[in-house]
Amino acid sequence: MSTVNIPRLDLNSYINGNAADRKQFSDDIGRAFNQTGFVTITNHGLSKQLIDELYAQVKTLFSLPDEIKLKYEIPGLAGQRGYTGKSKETAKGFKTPDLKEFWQIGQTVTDGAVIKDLYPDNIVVDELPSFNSTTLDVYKKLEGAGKHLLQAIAVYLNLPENYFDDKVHNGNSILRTLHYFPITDLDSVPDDAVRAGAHEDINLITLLIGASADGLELLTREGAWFPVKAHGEDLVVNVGDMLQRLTNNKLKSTTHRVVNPPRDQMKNSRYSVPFFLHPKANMDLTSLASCIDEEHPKLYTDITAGEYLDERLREIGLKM
Ligand SMILES: O=C(O)CCC(=O)C(=O)O
Ligand SMILES: [Fe+2]
Repeated sequence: MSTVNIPRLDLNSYINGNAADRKQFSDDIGRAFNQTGFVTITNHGLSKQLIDELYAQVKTLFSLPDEIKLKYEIPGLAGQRGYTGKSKETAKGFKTPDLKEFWQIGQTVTDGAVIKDLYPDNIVVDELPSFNSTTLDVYKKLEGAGKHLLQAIAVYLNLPENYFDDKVHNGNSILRTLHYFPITDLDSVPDDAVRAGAHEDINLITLLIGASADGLELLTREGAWFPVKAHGEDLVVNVGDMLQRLTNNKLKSTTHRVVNPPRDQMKNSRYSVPFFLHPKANMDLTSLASCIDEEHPKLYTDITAGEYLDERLREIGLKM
């Protein structure tokens, strides 16, 4: 198995460090995003207590009866808010849907900005009031951590440090709480069904809580699958297609998947919580001129984040 460098970086050294610490962090995250597209992050601002509380809520939510969960599957929202039932999402290029159900929470605009009217309201779980407040807290903290990570990435790209700030402020980010449900009758699912088929994330960057459970793997440049493991409460952070597009592939949106456990463990649930950091829909994803030269010709057509998201949601079967 080839070795893959997934550095463990301390976000506090960027936020509160001296100039040398900050430069080091920015170089490290940039290099890793250029090479493997993945890092793990410590001191990200979410306490162990908050993460434990989140997982307790997520487990309770998914243990509600299907009839109750299905009440929160709202047609017309492309799964972007509330519940998406078992086997609804299919990775691009696959025919068999993933073995998962999920619940998505979107932006809560609190500063009175008019963009509030463009976002559907979040769906409130009546049966589980603390789910709503805990996920809002987690959403805002991950949004904050993501903003700092993008500042470090902007510096690596020789952009002004605050390049992404206004683009992600009140952005269309999604917190996805995921349940890879237990399967007791293995004959009841197609042979080629997996927890999450190989895919790339759509957004700018993804911050994932809970990759401490086995299953997540990334595809190396050499074409081998490599397991991604986080220490304790660390976040796994990876590049999505929007950042890859903006940087004309300088930063790599690495293919990843969640494999099934051995057959005798398919009866056990797996939970995870990715935060897909999106900009506002009007962000221009035209590749940066500084990332285009003779050796790196322009690879992508010009598109906005909103247009690109719609195209991708249709490809994965969430939008008609
Ligand atoms: O569950 C995981 O560990 C990863 C999930 C994932 O890659 C996704 O939902 O995009
Ligand atoms: Fe993903």
